[in-house]
Amino acid sequence: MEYDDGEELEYEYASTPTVPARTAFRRFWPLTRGLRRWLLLVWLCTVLAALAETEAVLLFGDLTDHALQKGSPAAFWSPAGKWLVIAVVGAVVAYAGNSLAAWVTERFVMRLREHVFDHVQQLPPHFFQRHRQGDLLSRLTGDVEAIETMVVSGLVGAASAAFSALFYAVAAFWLRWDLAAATFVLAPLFWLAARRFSGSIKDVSREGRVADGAITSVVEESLGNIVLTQAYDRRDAERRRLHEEASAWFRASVRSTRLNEAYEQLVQVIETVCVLAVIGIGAWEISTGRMTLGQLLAFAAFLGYLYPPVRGLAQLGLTVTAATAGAERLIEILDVRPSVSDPRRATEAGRPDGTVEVRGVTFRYPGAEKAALEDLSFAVSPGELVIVTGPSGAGKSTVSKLLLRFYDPDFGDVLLDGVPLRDFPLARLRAYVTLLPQETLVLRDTVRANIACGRPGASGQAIEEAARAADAHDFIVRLPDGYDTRVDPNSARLSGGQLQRLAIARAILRDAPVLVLDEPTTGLDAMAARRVVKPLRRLMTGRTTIMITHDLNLAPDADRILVVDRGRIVETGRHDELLARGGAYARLHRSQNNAVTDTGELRMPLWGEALPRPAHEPYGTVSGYLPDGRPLFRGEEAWPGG
Ligand SMILES: Nc1ncnc2c1ncn2[C@@H]1O[C@H](COP(=O)(O)OP(=O)(O)OP(=O)(O)O)[C@@H](O)[C@H]1O
Repeated sequence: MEYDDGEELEYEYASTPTVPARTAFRRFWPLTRGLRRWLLLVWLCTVLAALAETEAVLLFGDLTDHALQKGSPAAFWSPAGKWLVIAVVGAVVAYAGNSLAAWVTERFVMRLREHVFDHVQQLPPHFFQRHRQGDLLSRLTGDVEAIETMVVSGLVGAASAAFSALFYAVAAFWLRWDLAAATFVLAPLFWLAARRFSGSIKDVSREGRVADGAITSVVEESLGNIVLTQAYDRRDAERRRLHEEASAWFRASVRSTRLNEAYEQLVQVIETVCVLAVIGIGAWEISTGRMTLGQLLAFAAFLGYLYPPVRGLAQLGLTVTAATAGAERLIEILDVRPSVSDPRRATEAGRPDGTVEVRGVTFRYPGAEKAALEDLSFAVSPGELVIVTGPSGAGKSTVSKLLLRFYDPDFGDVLLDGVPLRDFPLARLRAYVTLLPQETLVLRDTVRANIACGRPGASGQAIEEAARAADAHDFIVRLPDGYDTRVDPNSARLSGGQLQRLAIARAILRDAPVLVLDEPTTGLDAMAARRVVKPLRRLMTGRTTIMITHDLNLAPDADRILVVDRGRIVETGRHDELLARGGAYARLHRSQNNAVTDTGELRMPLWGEALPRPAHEPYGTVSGYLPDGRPLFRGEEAWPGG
């Protein structure tokens, strides 16, 4: 089952599609390319080790009959010497085989993990909004390893076990066909036992894998929210959440162990029945003189070698079935397709001047009911600054996602220098359009590396120049190790404003013709916001800039302002024109100024006595609320045109 665009993916995983082991195996087998000859070598080592063991068993029978039973020390040396040589050769071969098996296995795991990781990195933003990070982590770790059991160890194990079983079976028949026949009559019991347990083991493994993902998610979310947890004393609630998921995991683990143990013990009983049958028949044969004790002991020893591979084959079926639960979870992720891909025939156009045109764009998020943008059109020329503003949920950030081609529009086009974005190779497009996102993204690395990621390979001088232009150089050199100071996303070392200036330095170094700024001053206090204005201006100079913002302090500088509401442009013009028009923009501007200057608003009841507004009251019946439910300030009307 393939997902077109993740529409059917839900937050919970109860719906993970079931996949037969064979399909799962076929799906991941191509990843063993280049490793297969090594797999063959591993298998050969196992075969050689089995041959060595067989020879050792035969020598043991020889020793019993000639050296032990006849009490002849002279008959000891020759078989003992051979046995020792065979033991040493067998040990060397087994060591080489097992080491090689580990190498092949780990290479496969590494390759698979990189493959899934690479795929996940191309998935669209809504995928990450809808999936719990912890669960993704668990899929990339535990589930990846589970598949190794299925594809590599499973395959080599099955091939080796099948060979050993066949080999020892032939040897047993050759030694004593009647005893061997008696044993093999009972062999299907192993298979029946495995069949009986396989379904339950797959179910319980699936429950275990899901619970594992849920636990990682709870821990990850809880640690990410530690301030909320501590400030609101939510420890008990968080503990309960963890307890719930951990209980599911606990139940699955205990059930899994019980099932495996029950299977093991059943197999032991079957084995005992087989051994007793052999001893019974053997005793009778020895009494009639048709068999020596040495032969019987050698035969019993063969059984000791024969059972593990037979049992292993059955057990392997169970292991592979359990691993399929992990495979299903990876296949589910691998089937989600990226929302955009490289064009078949890329445009030959070189570095663009930066003319951006959004032409009649309509876009709906996969799975969403309403369009986030409807018939949106605007154009920005090189060197121009266009501000996109509007109320929360209007579609502003969606504009930025389309400009960077995280998504393609459903209708209409976004063009760069007249070429549709979908005709640019993604890597080139992202080099031409730089995003300065709302949350400042920091790599766990040095300050230098954090700036250099704007242009990998940039010289130290270029990095420093970018930092100076971003007004970041001064605070960087004051850090304990200057440019070599290590920072990380949770680092308390840098303030919000400093992080933002670091991001500006990165964007300056990237030197793209088009710049998309998503709320560049949101989250900064007035002082910090003022400090980033100058570096921002330097960054914007000579580039096409589209700034998405609620903060209208920069609006007087803009060449054009687009006021967006419910996915449509409702007003457009320069700051003064729009203010003079007294429409949506003027109201937004006024409400912002009301909000930032202390009018005593915070200390006043919001709306006479009528607080709070009942949640079910539809918008429109009380004129004092915005469409998103926020109360209006005194004397303000709902906007736009409200
Ligand atoms: N991943 C998503 N799936 C479905 N709908 C989405 C998704 N992301 C956003 N939306 C919806 O699309 C609309 C526009 O969202 P967008 O984030 O562009 O608004 P915005 O103007 O940037 O809001 P804000 O100022 O609060 O950031 C909203 O109605 C929102 O609920």
